[in-house]
Amino acid sequence: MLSLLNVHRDVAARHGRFHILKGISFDAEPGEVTALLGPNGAGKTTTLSIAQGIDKATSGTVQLLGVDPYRAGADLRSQVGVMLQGGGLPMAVTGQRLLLHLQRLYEQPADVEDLMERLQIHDFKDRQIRRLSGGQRQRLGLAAALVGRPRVVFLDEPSAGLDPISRSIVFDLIEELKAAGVCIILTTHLLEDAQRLADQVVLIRDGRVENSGTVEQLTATDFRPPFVFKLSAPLTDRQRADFPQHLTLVDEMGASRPNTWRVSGIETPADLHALTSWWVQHDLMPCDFGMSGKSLEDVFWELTAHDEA
Ligand SMILES: Nc1ncnc2c1ncn2[C@@H]1O[C@H](COP(=O)(O)OP(=O)(O)OP(=O)(O)O)[C@@H](O)[C@H]1O
Repeated sequence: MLSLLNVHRDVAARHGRFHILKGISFDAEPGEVTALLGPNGAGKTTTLSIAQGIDKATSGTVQLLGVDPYRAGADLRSQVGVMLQGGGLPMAVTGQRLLLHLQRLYEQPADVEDLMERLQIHDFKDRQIRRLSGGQRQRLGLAAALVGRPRVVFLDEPSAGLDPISRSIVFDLIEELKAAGVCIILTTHLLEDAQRLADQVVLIRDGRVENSGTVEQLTATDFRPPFVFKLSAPLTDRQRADFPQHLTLVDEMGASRPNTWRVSGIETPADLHALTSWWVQHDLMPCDFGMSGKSLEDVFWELTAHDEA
């Protein structure tokens, strides 16, 4: 439904050209959520703008529903729903008026009453948009993107500023769109959201696709989950000196999680035994311990760590 191939985007800068995108390629399929994930300034919004046809690629190929979105006419637009970062909604009208107005622009629009019900817009439908909270605008923005029953939906930071209840309402609707075969492309900073919603994650860093795949693929790479334990008091120098030599104790949690330690090097039951024997030797009873799988957050931080290197 959407295909980007080797997309570059340059802009004029004080000293020559600034390369925002340096060869972005990915495909997004119907009935799937594709999440563009990456640090600030990575190029996610620019990629989304080019995919929608708001912005033009300097080089490379973009195909949206079989056509170049930058040159396409009204026929393509009516099949695409867009929710921009910050809303882009007209401030002086009420939510209901906006949705009913948009409804008239489409041949086979969605039922506005139903959309308002689903996104819990009823309570504030008669209020001017300027008076709505950030989360209410966000939900209205999503409703506006869906009035035309689009086949492809672009959502720039859809969960930004939403409280947990609104977030879950929005997520349920995204799941429903997915089940109905809609192709959804979204950007997010929230790894948790990508982990929950995305069928495909495209990790963008410095204008390039650093990695892409399903959440499972990205988090599966020969990785051993870290062993973490928490004590009720700090370790003494003596206790640290006695720590099994072939394991490594890392105080990585810092001030936010005091007395919480990560152990690397645990690969066999014997390694685990060495750790628990050290606990016994020093009469240390952890108040919490465990191993957990690699999260998308781990992948993300591995990526951004490169940036700082
Ligand atoms: N028209 C422009 N002229 C100059 N620089 C630009 C222009 N548009 C974007 N940039 C720069 O390109 C980079 C990528 O911007 P973009 O908004 O696509 O990033 P992003 O990944 O969406 O970031 P964020 O997560 O902060 O929204 C940024 O450094 C931005 O300042």
